[in-house]
Amino acid sequence: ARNLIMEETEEISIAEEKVVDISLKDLAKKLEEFAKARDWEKYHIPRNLLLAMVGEVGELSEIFQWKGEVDKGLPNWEESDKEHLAEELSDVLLYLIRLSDICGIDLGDAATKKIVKNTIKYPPKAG
Ligand SMILES: Nc1ccn([C@H]2C[C@H](O)[C@@H](COP(=O)(O)OP(=O)(O)OP(=O)(O)O)O2)c(=O)n1
Repeated sequence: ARNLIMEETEEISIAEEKVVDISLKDLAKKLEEFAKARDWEKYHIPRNLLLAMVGEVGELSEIFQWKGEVDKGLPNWEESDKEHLAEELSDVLLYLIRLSDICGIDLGDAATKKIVKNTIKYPPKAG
């Protein structure tokens, strides 16, 4: 447990710097370690993770609720509102990655294949 706490403390200081190009697999591994360190693996079952993710989609929606149309890049938003948005987007992503991992789906691979499938279904504009 001591080692895990030390590793997490290290992670907290790393998170203060910008993390570049982390892979979905790396994030899945971090989430697995996070659950293990808290003995939360028993709660991370597909249904719970799906409901948690949908809950976070709700929190994400609340940010945009009643705002009317929002310009690309959110030029008129406070920095704190952008930070809040980044957090809710991350919560959705993290639960999606964890759900995929628990279901034995390689999300990076599946999403890449889906893009190829989409390209065939919707060919690019000619000329
Ligand atoms: N059983 C849990 C609980 C939380 N988390 C992680 C995944 C999410 O990234 C984040 C969600 O934490 P909260 O449930 O505290 O939700 P919020 O961060 O949105 O807080 P709040 O609902 O107070 O805004 O923590 C997790 O992996 N497993």
